[in-house]
Amino acid sequence: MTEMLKGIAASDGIARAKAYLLVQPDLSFSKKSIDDVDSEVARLQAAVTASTQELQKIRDIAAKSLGEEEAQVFDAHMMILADPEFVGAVETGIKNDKTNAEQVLHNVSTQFVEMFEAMTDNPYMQERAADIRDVTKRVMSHLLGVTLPNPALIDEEVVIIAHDLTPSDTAQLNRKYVKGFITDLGGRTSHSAIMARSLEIPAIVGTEKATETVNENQMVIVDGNTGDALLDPSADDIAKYDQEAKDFAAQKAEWEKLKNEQTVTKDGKNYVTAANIGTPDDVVGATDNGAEAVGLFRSEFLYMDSAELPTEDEQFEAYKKALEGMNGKQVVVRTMDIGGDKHLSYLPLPEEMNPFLGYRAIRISLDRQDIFRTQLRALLRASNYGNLAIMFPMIATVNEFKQARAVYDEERAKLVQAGVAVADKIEIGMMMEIPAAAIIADKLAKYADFFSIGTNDLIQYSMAADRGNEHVSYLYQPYNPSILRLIKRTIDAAHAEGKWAGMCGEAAGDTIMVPLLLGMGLDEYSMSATSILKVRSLMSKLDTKDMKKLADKALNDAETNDDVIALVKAVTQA
Ligand SMILES: C=C(OP(=O)(O)O)C(=O)O
Ligand SMILES: [Mg+2]
Repeated sequence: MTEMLKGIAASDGIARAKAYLLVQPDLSFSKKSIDDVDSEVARLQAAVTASTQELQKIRDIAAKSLGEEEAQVFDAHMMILADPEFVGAVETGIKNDKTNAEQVLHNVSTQFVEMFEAMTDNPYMQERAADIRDVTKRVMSHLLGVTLPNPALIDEEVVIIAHDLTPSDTAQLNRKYVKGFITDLGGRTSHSAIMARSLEIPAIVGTEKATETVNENQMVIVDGNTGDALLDPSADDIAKYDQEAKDFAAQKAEWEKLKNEQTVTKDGKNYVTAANIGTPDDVVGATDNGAEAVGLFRSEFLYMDSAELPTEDEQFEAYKKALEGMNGKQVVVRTMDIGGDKHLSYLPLPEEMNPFLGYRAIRISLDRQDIFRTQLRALLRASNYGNLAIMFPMIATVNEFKQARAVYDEERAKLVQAGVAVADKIEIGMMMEIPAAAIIADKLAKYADFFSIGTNDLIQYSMAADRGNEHVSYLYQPYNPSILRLIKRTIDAAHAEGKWAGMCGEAAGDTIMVPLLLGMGLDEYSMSATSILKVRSLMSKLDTKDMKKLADKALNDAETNDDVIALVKAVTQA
């Protein structure tokens, strides 16, 4: 019997494959006294050997499919298992306490984790705590005879089913085999959804119960356009969805024709459609999809993909590669936006009740100026290789912007003084993603060279609704007049100072939103690369004068998000 699972459509496309459950098994155990300590030690040793063999296999596959750097984390795990201090302490514990291996392993591991975590002045050693936890989990799974999911070992086509996928989980998935994914948690703008779009993997998030409902190896169809998943589809369903997948491919081929065209409306006005990227490697996808610029380079992924703070030279190479890859087209690099749901294992942040309202983005950069200045120097040095712009994330006040810009000016002056080649003109702008900032956009526009509206955060902060929480996902209302008014205010404020306004939140690639944004005069539209040609095609059919009237109605007459959807549909589908 076919079963249906509903969630939030997170990344376009249709996928059909067997389910792979990326779910942590139950590793609970109870404490037991042991008489035969020798056989208990032997049981531990067998679990350690099995874990090492498994890690070696994962390491080899990860090196081939994901690269040497990603594979190195498994070396660190094998080193712990080879370290007599760790395993030796467990063996001694079993012998002295006459207690089962699970309990002693747990105790020893906790001691090591606490010891490493206490080294607050040494982030490298603190990071070892996470390795100890991971290794302990693996040995425990062998002691208990349960299997841990090993996504790096996937070697056939699958649809991943997970409770949630963090950006680093998502980064480890092999694009060749992972055809789609479905999660319990998340919303359209959670980072797992954004990653799925940049990897062009059809995805559904926020189903609340995918991990409970779907069985390992069950056949699944993921409809990333609607948010519907079908379990054990019938032959008819398969035929229907295969046809939809074909239609989608045909539609994409039609859009492809616009790849080398400019973005022009029906009445001949030019706009910029740009790509959001996470790493310099994404530039290929951006140019393949006809991006006229990179409107958002989320530089924090450089930090997340690294085992420690990336050096100035490493960053310089990454920015240079992105700039050269875009061949003179503008690349807007956003300075590090860590915090919220994006973590760095080597930069422990305080435990916070509300991380999205906490120590994040520019707040960290202004506090940890060592990190910020290194990034700015790398950017300035790279600026000579293309058309660079820089923007600061999460600016709430005029003073934050001024402070960040002053740090930039200082680093720039120092490099120039030292004779380093730096581009003459680098625009310095800011993300507009905090309501307080949007309300004083007229003031900020005096200092910033441009605004890039981050609707993902602007909506979550305006609606007081966590962007990753499926229980409040109904409040993700990009067209609500409240949000539209903040956007309009931002665009008008930029224009009044002769500056440009763009949008790099997910709404910039949304086909209901684009007509409204055109009507409000937005200049630049930056989105997941895979949405660019769809948006360029849509814009070619729209007249800016009609869209202005539409936007005025939405801003002034509409009361709700749904009212606005109806207004847009009445005009664009007429
Ligand atoms: C583009 C944005 O930034 P991020 O999604 O990385 O927070 C946004 O908030 O809209
Ligand atoms: Mg944001």
